Amino acid sequence: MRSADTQGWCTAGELLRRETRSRGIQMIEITDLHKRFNTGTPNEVYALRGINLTIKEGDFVTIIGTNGSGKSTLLNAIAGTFLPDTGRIRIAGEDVTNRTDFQRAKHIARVFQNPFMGTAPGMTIAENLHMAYLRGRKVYPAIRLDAARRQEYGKEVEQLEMQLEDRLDNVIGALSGGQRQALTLLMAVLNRPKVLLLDEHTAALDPKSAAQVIKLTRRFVEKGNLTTFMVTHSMQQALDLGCRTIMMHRGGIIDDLTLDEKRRMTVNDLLAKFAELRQAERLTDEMLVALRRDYL
Ligand SMILES: Nc1ncnc2c1ncn2[C@@H]1O[C@H](COP(=O)(O)OP(=O)(O)OP(=O)(O)O)[C@@H](O)[C@H]1O
Repeated sequence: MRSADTQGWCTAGELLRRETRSRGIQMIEITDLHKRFNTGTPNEVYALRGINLTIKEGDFVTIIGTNGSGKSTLLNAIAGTFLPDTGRIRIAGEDVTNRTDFQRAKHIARVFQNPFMGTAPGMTIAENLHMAYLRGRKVYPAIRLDAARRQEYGKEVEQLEMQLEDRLDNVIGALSGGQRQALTLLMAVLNRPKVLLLDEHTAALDPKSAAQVIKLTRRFVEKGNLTTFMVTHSMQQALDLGCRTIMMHRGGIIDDLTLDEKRRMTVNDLLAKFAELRQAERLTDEMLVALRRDYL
């Protein structure tokens, strides 16, 4: 059995807190969610086919699946990028099904695969962090980016372990992809969102940067007790991170692994599950390419 202290973010203390927390609130409740694109045309795609999912506050859920199985669409549905055809979504007990993404933004933060999304390249590190800090705050007169706030941001940036704390006045556009993605993650968690959505957020990074961003992800999620969904193509990442793994195929959830099941599983076991699918449905290699056995 893998050590709980070194794998994922579920340390022994965290497990204890999770048990206590399991009596806590349901953070996300998705009921019979359906979504079709290009309905009634030859290009119709049935992207989500009756998703039912309940996530408790503080749960960290990894999502894997075949290509085009609906992983990003599920995240988009939670974020409110589009409205579902039918079904309901509740966040922190509030029915948000018919709310726009803008209206849900106060609850939800998101990090995408592309490190160039989510930050303003022409603005400095301090200005980007200040923008993230002010997001969703109704304050008048506006909070200024003064020396005290800059000091706060310096401390936050220090956590990234990328020597960026002395470069608060550098424009973000001058940073590497890894540095930028680490800052995007920091900006996403700065106001402690109710829900954090990570959509293959390390897939475009070099292995060293990806490892650092994963380390930060663990740290921020644990520290903030953030309810988190992370889509990944890496089966090792899916097993190592979080307390639950959902497997998707053709718009549905085909498996939902608990922490205990994840601990007992290896990447080969997961591969075997997908190999069964391949046999049962004659999937092509292209459909399975969404799954990688490598670490990051
Ligand atoms: N806005 C859209 N318009 C039309 N079709 C869409 C749209 N968004 C997603 N789809 C389709 O819905 C299906 C699910 O897409 P989605 O991006 O959610 O899959 P995924 O599991 O994230 O895939 P991948 O692992 O390849 O990134 C795909 O067939 C995709 O082409």
